[in-house]
Amino acid sequence: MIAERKLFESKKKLAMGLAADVAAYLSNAITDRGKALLAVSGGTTPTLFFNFLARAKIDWAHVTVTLVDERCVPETDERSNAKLVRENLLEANAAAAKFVPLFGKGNADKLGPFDVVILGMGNDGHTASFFPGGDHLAEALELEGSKRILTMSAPGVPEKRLTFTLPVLLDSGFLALHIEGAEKQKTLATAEGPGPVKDMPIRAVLRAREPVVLYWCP
Ligand SMILES: O=C(O)C(O)[C@@H](O)[C@H](O)[C@H](O)COP(=O)(O)O
Repeated sequence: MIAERKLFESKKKLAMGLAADVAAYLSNAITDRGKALLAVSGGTTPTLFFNFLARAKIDWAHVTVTLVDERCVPETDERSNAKLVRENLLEANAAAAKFVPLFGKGNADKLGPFDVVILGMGNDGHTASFFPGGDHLAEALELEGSKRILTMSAPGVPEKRLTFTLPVLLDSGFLALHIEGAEKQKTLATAEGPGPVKDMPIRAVLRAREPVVLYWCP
């Protein structure tokens, strides 16, 4: 459920606000447990947020970064979320962080619980790689499921994906949904209304009892 809605007047202010909040959660985790675990989404929205977060003054050497989901392409491919993270987040101060990719070697299935998970959303109502019509959608959304990472293929989605499953992503100290623009605002309003989860899988997150903080700007 959306517990709080943080609305910003510009993409830059949103990116700075989200980066400050995420840095604070990571820093608190390091103080409490000596380490922090962050899972970020890929796609086009997070780049500016990554650029600000990379400059946060926290003890990045004790932070592990991974991805909520990944496209099954090599890291040299423009569509690789790992490439996006390496080029935009694992730089400046955050160059000291450890990165665990989902695609290829990395033991990402051993990660969790998370301190921070940042979700995005597509205009078809997907989040992570929980796509409408996805071949492993039902299994990925099982709250009591035991699988941590699944592959996902879906109609209209160019390549196979890898995604953490819903219970793994919900097991986070701080869960944020980062969306921008009027169209996504409309999509979210529809998703918050009645209707089947399989049509707009983000409903599974919105209907779970774990609190989600929305970060939105026009
Ligand atoms: O790899 C990905 O594509 C994602 O992690 C995905 O779930 C993303 O968050 C949404 O598709 C929104 O993508 P945009 O930010 O590009 O709109």
